[in-house]
Amino acid sequence: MIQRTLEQIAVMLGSEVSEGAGTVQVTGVSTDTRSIQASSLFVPLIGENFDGHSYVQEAYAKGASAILWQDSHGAAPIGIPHIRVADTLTALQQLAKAYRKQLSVRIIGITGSNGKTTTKDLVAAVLGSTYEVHKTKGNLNNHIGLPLTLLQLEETTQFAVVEMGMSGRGEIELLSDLAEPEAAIITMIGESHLLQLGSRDEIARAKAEIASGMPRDGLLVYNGDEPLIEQALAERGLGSIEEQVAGLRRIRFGSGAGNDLFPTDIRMDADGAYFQINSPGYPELYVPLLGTHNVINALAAIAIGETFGVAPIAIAAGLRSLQMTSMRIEKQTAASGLTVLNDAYNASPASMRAAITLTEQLGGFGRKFLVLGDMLELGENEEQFHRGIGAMIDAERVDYVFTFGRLGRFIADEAEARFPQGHVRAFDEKDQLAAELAALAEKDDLVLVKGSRGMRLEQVVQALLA
Ligand SMILES: CC(=O)N[C@H]1[C@@H](OP(=O)(O)OP(=O)(O)OC[C@H]2O[C@@H](n3ccc(=O)[nH]c3=O)[C@H](O)[C@@H]2O)O[C@H](CO)[C@@H](O)[C@@H]1O[C@H](C)C(=O)N[C@@H](C)C(=O)N[C@H](CCC(=O)N[C@@H](CCC[C@@H](N)C(=O)O)C(=O)O)C(=O)O
Ligand SMILES: Nc1ncnc2c1ncn2[C@@H]1O[C@H](COP(=O)(O)OP(=O)(O)OP(=O)(O)O)[C@@H](O)[C@H]1O
Ligand SMILES: C[C@@H](N)C(=O)N[C@H](C)C(=O)O
Repeated sequence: MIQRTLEQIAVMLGSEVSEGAGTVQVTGVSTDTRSIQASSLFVPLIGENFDGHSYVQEAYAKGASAILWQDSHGAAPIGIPHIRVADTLTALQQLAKAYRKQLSVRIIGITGSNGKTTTKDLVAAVLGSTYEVHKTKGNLNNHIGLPLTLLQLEETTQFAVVEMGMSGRGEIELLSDLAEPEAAIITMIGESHLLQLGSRDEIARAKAEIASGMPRDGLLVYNGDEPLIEQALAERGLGSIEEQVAGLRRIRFGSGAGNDLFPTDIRMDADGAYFQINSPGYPELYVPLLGTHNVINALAAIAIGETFGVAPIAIAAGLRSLQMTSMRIEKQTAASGLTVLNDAYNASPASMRAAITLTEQLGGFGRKFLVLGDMLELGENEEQFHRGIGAMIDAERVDYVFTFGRLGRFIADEAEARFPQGHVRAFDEKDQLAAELAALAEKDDLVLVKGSRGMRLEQVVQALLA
C-alpha cells in the first residue's frame, strides 16, 4: 500500500501541508473509522448517511497519521496534520491515479454485467502462478472502491487485476482513466442496472468505455458471443474485427467456435468443470467452479495468461488453485448433510438463468429446491423478466420453488401451474421461508439460494446451515 510523507502526498494532490507536518509518514489510506488502519491517511467522504468530516477526531484517535480536509468545511481541526482540498472524493481519485503512475505495475481492468468478480479471481489465480499480483478485494469496484484498490498496491506489485463496476454511463470511463489498464476484459452483456441504462445496447456502450484509459497498443479481451460489444467498440471508433483498424489488439472468447478462444469437451463434476480449449499445448483443464458460464469466464483468464507469458502448465495450475470470492455459486453443506448453493451476492436475469440451469443439471442429489429473490434495478420490464425466470424452470428437474419479495411473486405465479400443489410458494418474510424450507429439506437434497444484493438472502443460507 501507499507509503509516502505528507509533503509528497501534498505534491501529488497539488496542495499544501499544514504547518510543520511535511515529514509525517503515511501508510495506507482509509475512508472509514470503523476499519481504519494505524498510520493511514483518513479521507473523510460525504455520503448518503454520514459526513466523514465528523469522524476525523475519531480517526486520529484511532491512529491515523493525517487527514484530508475539504475547503467547504471551514477551518480544519487544530493539532491534526492535514492537507486541504476542494473535494475529498476527487482528491482520493487524484491521489490514486498519481500513485498508480509512480508504480511499474501492469493493470488488467475487468468489467461486464456479470462475472467481473469471478473473472477477477480467475485472472489473479492464473497470473499469480508466475507474478506478484494484487486483486480487487471483495467487490470494491466503483468510483471509491477502485481508487482504494489502487492505493493498496505495493511498490513491488507486478500485476493488478481491478474490477470496474457501473450503473450509469461515464462511470467506467472515469475508472479506466484512473487505472489506465494495458489490458481489459469485458465478460458479457446482461441486464444488470437496466433501470439506469435503459437498454442492453446502452449497457454495452457503458462497458466499452473501458477502452478510454487504455494505450493505443492495449489488449481488449471480450466475449465474442455478444455482438453488442463489438458494435459498441465500433461506435467508439475502434472499428470491428473485420475492419482490423489500427488500435487495440483483441482476443475474443466464448462458447462459439468463431472465437479466438473457445472450450470443447466440457464435463462437470460435483465441484467444478473439466474442459479442453482450441489453443495448443494445454492438458485437460479444471476450474473449481460450477456452471458452463464459469468455463467461459476461465477463457478470459487464459487469454490474459497467454498474453503475459504464463506457461500453459502454469495457467492450468492457476485455474485449479482458484480462491473464489464468497456467495458466487458457493457450495456449502449443513450439519444435516443438506447441500446449499449460495449464489446470494446478487442476481440479474442472465445470472439467475445460469444458476437455475446449473442446479437442474447437477446430479447426485435427492430433491432440488430453488429459493429465488427479487432481481432489482431492471426497469419497466421487471415483471416480464421475473415471469421469464418462472417460465424457464424445468418442473421435471426441480421439486420446489420458494420465492421471496414483491417481484419474486411473478416467478412463482408463472411457475405454479407446472408444479404439484404446494410446491411453489411466494413468501414476504425470510424467516418464514427459511423455517418452512428447513422443515422440508432433507440431507440428500440441494437448495439454490439467489437474489439481488438488496434481498440479503444470505440470511436464508445462514438459517439452513445453522
Ligand atoms: C462512501 C462509502 O464508502 N460508504 C460506505 C459506508 O456507508 P455508510 O452509509 O456507513 O456511510 P456514508 O457513505 O453515509 O458515510 C460517508 C463516509 O463516512 C464514513 N464513516 C461513516 C460512519 C462512521 O462511523 N465512520 C466513518 O468513517 C464512511 O465510511 C464514508 O466514507 O459504509 C458502508 C458499510 O460498510 C459501505 O457499504 C459504503 O460503501 C459505499 C456503498 C461504496 O460505494 N463503497 C465502495 C468502497 C464500493 O466499492 N462498494 C462496493 C459496492 C460497489 C457497487 O455496488 N458496485 C456496483 C456498480 C457500481 C455502481 C456505482 N454507480 C455505485 O454507485 O456504486 C456493482 O454492481 O458492482 C462493495 O462494498 O461491495
Ligand atoms: N458469464 C456469466 N454469465 C452469467 N452469469 C454469470 C457469469 N459469470 C458469473 N455469473 C453469475 O453472476 C453473479 C455475480 O457474479 P460476479 O460477482 O462474478 O459478477 P460481478 O459482475 O462481479 O457482479 P457485480 O456487478 O455485483 O460486481 C453470480 O451469480 C455468478 O454465478
Ligand atoms: C450491489 C450491486 N453490486 C448489485 O449487484 N446490484 C444489483 C441490483 C443486484 O444486487 O443484483
